[in-house]
Amino acid sequence: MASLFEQPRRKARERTSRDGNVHSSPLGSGIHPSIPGGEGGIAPLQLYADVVFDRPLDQAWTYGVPEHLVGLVGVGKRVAVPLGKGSRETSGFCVGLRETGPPASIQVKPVLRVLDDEALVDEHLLQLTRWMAEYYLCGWGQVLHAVVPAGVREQAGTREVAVVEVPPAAEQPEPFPALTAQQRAVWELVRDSGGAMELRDLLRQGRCSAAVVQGLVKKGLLRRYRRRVERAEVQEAVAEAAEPPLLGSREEPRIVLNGDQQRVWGQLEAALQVGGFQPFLLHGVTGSGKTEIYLRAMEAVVRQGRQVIVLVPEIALTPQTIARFRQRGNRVAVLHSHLTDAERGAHWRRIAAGEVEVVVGARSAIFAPARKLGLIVIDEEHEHTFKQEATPRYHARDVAVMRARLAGVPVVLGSATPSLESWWNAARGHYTLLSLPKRVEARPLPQVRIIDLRHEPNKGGAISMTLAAAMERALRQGGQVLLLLNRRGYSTYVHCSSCGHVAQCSHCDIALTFHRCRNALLCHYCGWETAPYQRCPACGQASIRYQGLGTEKLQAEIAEKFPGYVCVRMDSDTTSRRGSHEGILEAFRTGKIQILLGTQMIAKGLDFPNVTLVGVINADVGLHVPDFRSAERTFQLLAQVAGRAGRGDKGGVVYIQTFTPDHPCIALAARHDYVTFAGQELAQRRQHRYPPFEHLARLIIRSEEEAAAAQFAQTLAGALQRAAAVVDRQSREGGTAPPGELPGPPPPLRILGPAECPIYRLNNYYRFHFQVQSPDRGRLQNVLRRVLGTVRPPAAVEFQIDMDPYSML
Ligand SMILES: Nc1ncnc2c1ncn2[C@@H]1O[C@H](COP(=O)(O)OP(=O)(O)OP(=O)(O)O)[C@@H](O)[C@H]1O
Ligand SMILES: [Zn+2]
Repeated sequence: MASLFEQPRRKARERTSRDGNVHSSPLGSGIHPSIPGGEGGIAPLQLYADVVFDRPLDQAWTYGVPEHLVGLVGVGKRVAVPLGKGSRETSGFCVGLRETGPPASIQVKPVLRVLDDEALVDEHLLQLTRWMAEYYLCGWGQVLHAVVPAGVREQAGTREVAVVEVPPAAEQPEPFPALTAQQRAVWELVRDSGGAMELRDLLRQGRCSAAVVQGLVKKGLLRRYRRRVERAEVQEAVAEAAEPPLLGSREEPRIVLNGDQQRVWGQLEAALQVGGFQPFLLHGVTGSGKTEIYLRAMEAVVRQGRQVIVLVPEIALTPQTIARFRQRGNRVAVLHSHLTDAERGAHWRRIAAGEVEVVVGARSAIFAPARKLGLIVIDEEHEHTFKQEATPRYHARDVAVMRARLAGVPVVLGSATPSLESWWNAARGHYTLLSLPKRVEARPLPQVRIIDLRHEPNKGGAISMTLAAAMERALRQGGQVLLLLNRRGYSTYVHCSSCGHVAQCSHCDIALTFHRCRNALLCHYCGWETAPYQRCPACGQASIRYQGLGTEKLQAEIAEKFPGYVCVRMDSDTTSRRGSHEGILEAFRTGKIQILLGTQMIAKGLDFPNVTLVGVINADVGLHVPDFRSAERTFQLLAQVAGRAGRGDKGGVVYIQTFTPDHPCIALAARHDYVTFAGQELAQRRQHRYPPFEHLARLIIRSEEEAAAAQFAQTLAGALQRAAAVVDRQSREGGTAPPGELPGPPPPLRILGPAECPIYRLNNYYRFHFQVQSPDRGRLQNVLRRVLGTVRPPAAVEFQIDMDPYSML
């Protein structure tokens, strides 16, 4: 990001966006040799505004503030300004105000209008979003645009009303003017209301016409202006949403912390009392009572009159946790994905006004405008849903740690299976490790048995005889069963037994999944859908076979094998409606469902004491995807789902079916041994130079024209090499090395690629990627910044940078 408090000094040239768009030069925008519609400009200027736009521009443009806008413009508000050669009116965020402008030879375009009455973002959020733009290599304006909800920008849920009030005595006319009886009555009505009164109400209550009020305004006895107010129905909806949900609404008895919890709480409490930035990693095995620690911390911060932000992987999947927050928090705002723009806007305003003490939400809640922030909590910090897969491609956990640092408050990352990044940060002392090594009330972790599918008779179904017998037993004893299969649909691929043809998406290099409920073949990546084939499209034979196991087929098998029990499937096909997750989980909690099967969504954070058996149908799904995190993800999923068993007095067991029982991530998950797994996996990562030991960026090039994508990938390869050489030279010569770079010879930058992405064609785009790695993040970013400044993809090609990528497909 160019310095904000400087003019963009670059020469006019076209700049390349991260999204493949071309933007006009600095000289074509804020600073302009001639002022539209005016001679000699708007001088003398005394105030200048720095403005950023929702574009991948790495700098702010300077505009002059005309006199009539001086009192209205403000940092954190949006302004409308002329941008580009055509001076097209464009809105942007004002990120700085200053009194010195550019040299007199350069004339400056004026701010046209100020769009907001109040700042949409405060100083903290400005700093945070600026950091994000630099870290994730995108435009500051893009980040601001993404983090301020549309409902806030558009002031959804509010309306502008006319209000009147009595001016202060000193400003009232002397002597008091003569009034008609009606005028006097109306005036007294306003005076006695003790403040501003909505004009509409005044007309009704005073039974008068607007002319009467206008007369009073003219005489200087009333002041009339416009003000924004919340629409009543939105207020009601937001207040209603604050009611505790049905699930878990029973009052909880006050819990007495056990020894481990007391030790952990003691450390945290001290940090909260002292205040200041302090990051904690709370590693507690499943069912160790981490949530209770969050609740104590939350209560302590609220008592200090400060606000808490709690991030959860997904609201719909954590109804129990949320219910517990609501029971203990006085004023809790839950930001879920089904809010309307107006509701989201209303929450934002309530949070900013300090009317909310606890904000709970998924990743975007990290931008909640809590001005009195006292603590950030991230539950299940290892979850991949915290990473946003569109610009700005941020990771909410990392943003949270930075926000806590900027705000000078503690941050708690909690998980039974921490990400290796966080674990490593704790190991090297960047985070303080807090451990809860045992389950509450001395409950044992469930025993895990591995079923080796290579040798296990299964009579043709997905459920082995061993697992079937265990389910039978558990159900007979009145327990409930949870079954994990991380693949939705009925058959996961469809092929021709004559010629071997596999049904593929027309738009992606992806095998289609057969969904029996919809009687359709579906692409899980782009959503393309087609009718099931009667004959092979390649050879014409009627020899279509449906193969591979999905949750739908598993459900059919269970219905057949366990006819007396209610079995419900929970995956994204059955939970698309608002409230459907909660409905299923509530039915399971109350025992109306005996067998719950589903994808990874059943593995998350659920606390059902009557689950005595957890079965993993195929632990190997996801283990062989080309991604350096596949072992970590598999371990996390298995350990988490295993942790759903035996949380009550009845105890519990776990059965894991696998073809690779000796794989460390499966064997160690079966032993609940996170620490050994993390140690071994970190050693692997170090050896292969993967995160967290090196910083990684993924560059993705995509185009519907295969040759264009391939060609630009080659161009980029050259540009990367050249940029790396320049940055090397600069850091050798010293002086120009940006802060954060170490003295001495620069560490090697590793550039892998270009290569075809594992899913080469996706949504009609042909895709290539690079992996660029360095132990020095500053250097990596400098090289990429330089590349962005020098190469421009042709019109048909898009180019994206993903810092700290989580998807490698
Ligand atoms: N000290 C305690 N004594 C008794 N019960 C407790 C105590 N602390 C917490 N609990 C209860 O234990 C259960 C599990 O706790 P909690 O859900 O916080 O576990 P967790 O560590 O978050 O687990 P997971 O990582 O599996 O989600 C809850 O029902 C909670 O009320
Ligand atoms: Zn597709």
